[in-house]
Amino acid sequence: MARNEEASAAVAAYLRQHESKRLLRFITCGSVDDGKSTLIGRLLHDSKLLLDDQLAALQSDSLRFGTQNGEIDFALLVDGLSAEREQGITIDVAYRFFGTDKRKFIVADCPGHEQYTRNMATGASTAELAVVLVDARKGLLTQTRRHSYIASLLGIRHVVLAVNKMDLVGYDQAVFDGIVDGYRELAAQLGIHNVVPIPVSALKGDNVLALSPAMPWYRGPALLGHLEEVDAADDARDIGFRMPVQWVSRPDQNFRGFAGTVAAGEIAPGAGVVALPSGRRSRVARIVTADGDLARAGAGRAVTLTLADEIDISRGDVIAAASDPPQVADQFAAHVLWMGEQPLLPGRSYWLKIGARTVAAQITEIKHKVDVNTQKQLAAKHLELNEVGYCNLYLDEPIAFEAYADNRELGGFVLIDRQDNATVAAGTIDFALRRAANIHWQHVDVDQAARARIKGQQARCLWFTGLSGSGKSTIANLVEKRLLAAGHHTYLLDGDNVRHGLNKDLGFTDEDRVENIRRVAEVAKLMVDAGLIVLVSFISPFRAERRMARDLFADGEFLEVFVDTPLEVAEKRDEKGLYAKARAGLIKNFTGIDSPYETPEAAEFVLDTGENTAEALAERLAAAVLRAD
Ligand SMILES: Nc1ncnc2c1ncn2[C@@H]1O[C@H](COP(=O)(O)OS(=O)(=O)O)[C@@H](OP(=O)(O)O)[C@H]1O
Ligand SMILES: Nc1ncnc2c1ncn2[C@@H]1O[C@H](COP(=O)(O)OP(=O)(O)O)[C@@H](O)[C@H]1O
Repeated sequence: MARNEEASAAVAAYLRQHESKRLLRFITCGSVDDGKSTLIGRLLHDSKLLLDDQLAALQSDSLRFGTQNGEIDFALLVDGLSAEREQGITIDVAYRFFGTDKRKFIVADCPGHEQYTRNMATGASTAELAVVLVDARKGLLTQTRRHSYIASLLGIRHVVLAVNKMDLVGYDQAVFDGIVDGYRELAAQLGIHNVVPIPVSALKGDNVLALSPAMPWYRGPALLGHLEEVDAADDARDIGFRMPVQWVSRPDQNFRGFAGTVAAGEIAPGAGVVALPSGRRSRVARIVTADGDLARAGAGRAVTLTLADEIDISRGDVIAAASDPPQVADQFAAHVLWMGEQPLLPGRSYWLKIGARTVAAQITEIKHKVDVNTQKQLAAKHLELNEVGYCNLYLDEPIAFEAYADNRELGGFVLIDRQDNATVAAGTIDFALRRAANIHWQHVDVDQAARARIKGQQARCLWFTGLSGSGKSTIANLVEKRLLAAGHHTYLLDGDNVRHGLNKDLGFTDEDRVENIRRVAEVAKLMVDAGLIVLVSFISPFRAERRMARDLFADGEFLEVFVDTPLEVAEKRDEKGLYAKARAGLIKNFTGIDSPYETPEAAEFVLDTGENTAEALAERLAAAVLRAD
């Protein structure tokens, strides 16, 4: 068994042994130079709960890599990977487990550098307390601000300000007091109300495990004592019972249970509950667990509920106290921390996962971004990796939620890229935007089928995509003529033309192209609803937006036509002289030159313009559309 697996098996056994003790999850923030790794190493070592094999490995590693002349180098305990050791920086979140007679701990050691903001956010999202390390010689730094801001953004309400390296400032109380005053001001701005400052020397062990005689002026607790005693239980607003449904358990005809982990409040058989977003009500019949039925269950407990009535509940719904249910909405103001390598583009569709629910979502507007170092608000059109934005979010379906400040499970979400399923953001809901509540879909009696029938056709969207000069307009124009000649009602939406009117405010940045395609897709949808055969001819270079357009239509209604012309050929044609200008640097963000074109992977039609004339291709396409009627 690899060393890591052995260690995690031992940790699991250890945690089981200490099951009855209260758990504190905390993070440490600060940089390697602040002595962060040394501090955690000392906590782990001095509390004598370091696993033996880890200690043996540590001694041999200290001789090889250590920076402490062969003494045990505690920093090596937490810097897990050899690549990190060679770089001398911690690059990932390392979780450590340790315990004392009074309490057990999980500590996430988060990297300090700005490019690791996303890693820190990952660690912070489950922690109740942050130990913020400050070097007594350097005082508060930009990174202290950044770490404290991210900690507060992710709902950490308790901070230990560990002023380290007190030995190097002669254990001077004035230095400590100065740093504490500065930090209290920062904490107040960030809304962190529980700050406990402790002067320490991680290297010497002063005030880490026991109070040090070197600082008789300090009257507070030692670090470990404080961590053992602090009551960091979520002191958020008390809310009623909530449980996101992870799955519906249906082993046979007679049993139907809803399994999940209680996110807030308490539940008992007989209690009135409501399923959201549907709003159906019932009562809890049983609380089933592997160890038998329970008389009540509270937050953190995994259970299966059975209800008195047969109501329709699916995975992702929330079962909540009927007397105090959460709100349901589809638009929010939220903070978003971007973790994707590609920037966040407003208007692009992502998956949003919250509780057990996954829905399609778009950021409709970035109100501002927040400089993580200064908390200044800056204007932004997109968000880059590790940036935080305050955004409006729109979901395709309503969800039950809580403000993140009230409940992390039902107020925290991640955004997932729809192409490659990578997690690209972590977010926290602030509040619901209520605009949607007053706008209802208006029912009309004449529908698309009726409108199309009277025209003797099936309404459709033919979506042409390809490079500039690939032949989209030429072929779409010929297809429209053929369809018209066959008595069909059509409309051609061409990028060049729409950009003169509806979209004249948009240029060619990635975010403007996303918005360009969003608008034209919505227009095409209305026209298809009007019963027309709509031809759309836009470069539409991104897969995500073509996918978004496709998703607006019913099955079979959207036909993607890839006008497949290699860049060299389109560039040689250069009817409008744009490629020459782009090559000369006179036009920026030109598709194929310095802006990407993502080739379709599953277009219904691929037109090879090298092998065929425009007429032949148009003829074939029109025939295929007419045949399908
Ligand atoms: N930077 C840059 N990149 C690409 N194209 C440019 C650019 N600047 C101007 N043009 C002209 O605009 C037409 C493309 O507009 P679209 O609306 O189809 O573009 S997009 O779908 O938003 O990518 C495109 O028309 P077509 O040649 O018909 O494709 C160009 O004539
Ligand atoms: N097989 C072909 N299919 C389409 N266009 C072709 C073909 N061969 C040459 N062309 C020429 O290429 C140019 C394509 O321009 P256009 O239709 O405006 O492209 P886009 O709308 O994609 O920018 C036209 O001048 C057209 O005559």
